[in-house]
Amino acid sequence: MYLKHLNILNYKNISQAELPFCDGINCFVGPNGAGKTNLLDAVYYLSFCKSYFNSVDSQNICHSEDFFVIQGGFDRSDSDEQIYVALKRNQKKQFKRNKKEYSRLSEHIGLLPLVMISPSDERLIVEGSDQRRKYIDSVVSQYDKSYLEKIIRYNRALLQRNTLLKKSDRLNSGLNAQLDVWDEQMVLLGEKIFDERTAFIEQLVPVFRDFYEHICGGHEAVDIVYISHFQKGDVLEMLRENRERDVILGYTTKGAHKDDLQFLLSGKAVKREGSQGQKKSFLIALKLAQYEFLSRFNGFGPILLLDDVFDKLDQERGNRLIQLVSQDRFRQIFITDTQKKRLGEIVEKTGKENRFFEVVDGAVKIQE
Ligand SMILES: Nc1ncnc2c1ncn2[C@@H]1O[C@H](COP(=O)(O)OP(=O)(O)OP(=O)(O)O)[C@@H](O)[C@H]1O
Repeated sequence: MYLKHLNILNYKNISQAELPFCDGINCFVGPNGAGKTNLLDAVYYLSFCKSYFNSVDSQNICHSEDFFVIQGGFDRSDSDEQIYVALKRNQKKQFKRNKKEYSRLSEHIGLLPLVMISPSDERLIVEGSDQRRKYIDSVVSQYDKSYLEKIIRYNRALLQRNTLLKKSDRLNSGLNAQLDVWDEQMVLLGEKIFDERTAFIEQLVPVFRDFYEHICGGHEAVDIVYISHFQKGDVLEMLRENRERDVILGYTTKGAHKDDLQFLLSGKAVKREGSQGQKKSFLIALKLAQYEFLSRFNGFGPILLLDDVFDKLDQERGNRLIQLVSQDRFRQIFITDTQKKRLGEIVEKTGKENRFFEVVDGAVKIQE
């Protein structure tokens, strides 16, 4: 699959752009703050119906304007897909596939698989477990629509349980009876979520290790370990045993909403022990494994967006990364960089079709 052209009006600092892309490596080069990442984000928007960086939709409209429009023409398994999104201030966003508006945006998720690698992914390492759960959930729901439904239902049950806990000052038989209902719901759905997360991580980790080894040159042992209360025994029992404590705290301390991933480098937490370059390599390997996973599932390669990937990687790692993504299993790639010369030399080595776009103050010019 590949994006043939992209038209933008008023998306962040890009006031107007009409960009024809090649079915190879497309490069956005220019100084800091020029709008290179915003261009990647516009591509991301067409796949996920939202920005990768800013979940407040209205903040993605160019400050001086009242609306934005992004349009993209894709070649997907040899059929044409025209995707259109428009947002006016204080109005509902319009999202259309081949001129037909979606009734639910979730119907679109997964149609145009895409993987973004960005410096902001560091939050997966440094921030709380909710970031890592969100990450798993966003990947799994791209290939399994029923998974998203289970997450929504689980979160609803959790919210009801927490509301009960907050309202109550002590455990009594009335409260116990009400909690029974939500505990059962949470365990029923939580077990299914746990099984799907386990299956996903089991398939992802060996591919992730291979990619990391390739990027780092083979000397560092990395691992990703899935941690869940469901591995530690009967969660229904745990929920019951912890009710007194949950009432005091006002929230639910056991269940799938506490799942986490441990990121390890030579058996130690990457967050504490990893250098900046090692953290970056770790995240790149993770995202490439995700790419491979989605690629196997769909039978074609997703679009790959590489934002500022060469920053903080030594030259060796940068070269090995580009060698990797120039293999045939990767198809269309978008790369941003501040250094046109550096990127030119790197891309040249791949022997792949490429196109350069110069970005200055939100204006984009194709390089002949
Ligand atoms: N809604 C908006 N309206 C106008 N400008 C915006 C809006 N949102 C963000 N910007 C501007 O977009 C610019 C950032 O663009 P972007 O992140 O794409 O830069 P970049 O070229 O990737 O820079 P770097 O090389 O530093 O990563 C900032 O100057 C920011 O002020």
